[in-house]
Amino acid sequence: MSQSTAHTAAAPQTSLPRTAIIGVGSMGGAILAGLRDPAVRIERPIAVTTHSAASAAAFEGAGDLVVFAAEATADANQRAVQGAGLVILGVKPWAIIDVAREIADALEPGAIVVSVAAGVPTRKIEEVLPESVSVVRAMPNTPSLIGRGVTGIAGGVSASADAIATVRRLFETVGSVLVVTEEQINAVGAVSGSGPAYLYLFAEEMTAAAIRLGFDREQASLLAQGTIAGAAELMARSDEDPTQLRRNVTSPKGTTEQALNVLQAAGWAELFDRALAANVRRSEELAAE
Ligand SMILES: NC(=O)C1=CN([C@@H]2O[C@H](COP(=O)(O)OP(=O)(O)OC[C@H]3O[C@@H](n4cnc5c(N)ncnc54)[C@H](OP(=O)(O)O)[C@@H]3O)[C@@H](O)[C@H]2O)C=CC1
Ligand SMILES: O=C(O)[C@@H]1CCC=N1
Repeated sequence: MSQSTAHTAAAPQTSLPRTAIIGVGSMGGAILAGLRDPAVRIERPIAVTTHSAASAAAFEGAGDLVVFAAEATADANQRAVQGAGLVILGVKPWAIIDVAREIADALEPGAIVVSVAAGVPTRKIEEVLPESVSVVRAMPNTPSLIGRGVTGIAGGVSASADAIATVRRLFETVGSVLVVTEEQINAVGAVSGSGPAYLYLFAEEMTAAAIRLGFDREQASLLAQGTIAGAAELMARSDEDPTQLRRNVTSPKGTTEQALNVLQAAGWAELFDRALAANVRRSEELAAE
């Protein structure tokens, strides 16, 4: 993923503490890219770890980072969390508990540990960490990369109000934040965590349909993807809601109306209900694994 950092979120007033990110793939990397924006007030360097030396090499020469690869440095994750007030766990859900166990003794007393893993409850993470540590679950999304993320956060029983406020500030540096209960966080994942993928699927299908109408790939990409990006930006900037914005395009007895009739006949409400329910179900399975 590109490390572009076109940052649009408001910078927080208070500096964020020394931060470590364990796992900087798609999601951890997107948070990192947002945090690296020079406008973000955070204690630097940020410590990051990867599994492979090859992934770590992508950050070679970055003066604002300290980078360790777990396959090259056995205590990479322990070293990264030393001195960190904030630790973000960005590994896959099935690796979270092992990684939490691995860093437990190296964490600073009172550190805040944020898991972005789908499904895994705070209770399971708290069980393997020292009592002084606050555990917070976050469900961000990849537009954090450009400061346009949407993140839901929920504190575990260990999390103080101050810890939740700090995590809120962390994610506000890369977009918008909604504080929810932990019961709601799987639903946040189903809507906004996975949401970018739904839109990209829409873009893929619309591009493919444009090609089938006779445009070449370049022309189809311009027409379909340019339209989606423009329409999304218009929605972000407009005072009108999506229903009104749709009406603005749909002339009575016009062409859009015909296409929308076909799309609506496919039963989008039921389709979205089923898709989001399947998403939540998978989070529940991950919690039980
Ligand atoms: N992708 C998304 O849009 C979202 C993902 N999430 C959550 O984020 C988490 C990560 O997902 P995603 O970013 O997609 O996954 P990726 O596979 O892209 O990233 C995982 C990262 O973890 C690193 N890693 C693996 N094992 C270790 C280890 N033992 N020590 C240190 N680093 C390690 C990997 O290194 P290497 O590259 O060397 O393998 C990689 O940098 C998941 O729990 C997911 O549920 C949440 C919201 C949205
Ligand atoms: O697909 C996943 O499991 C992760 C969680 C939300 C987005 N990606």
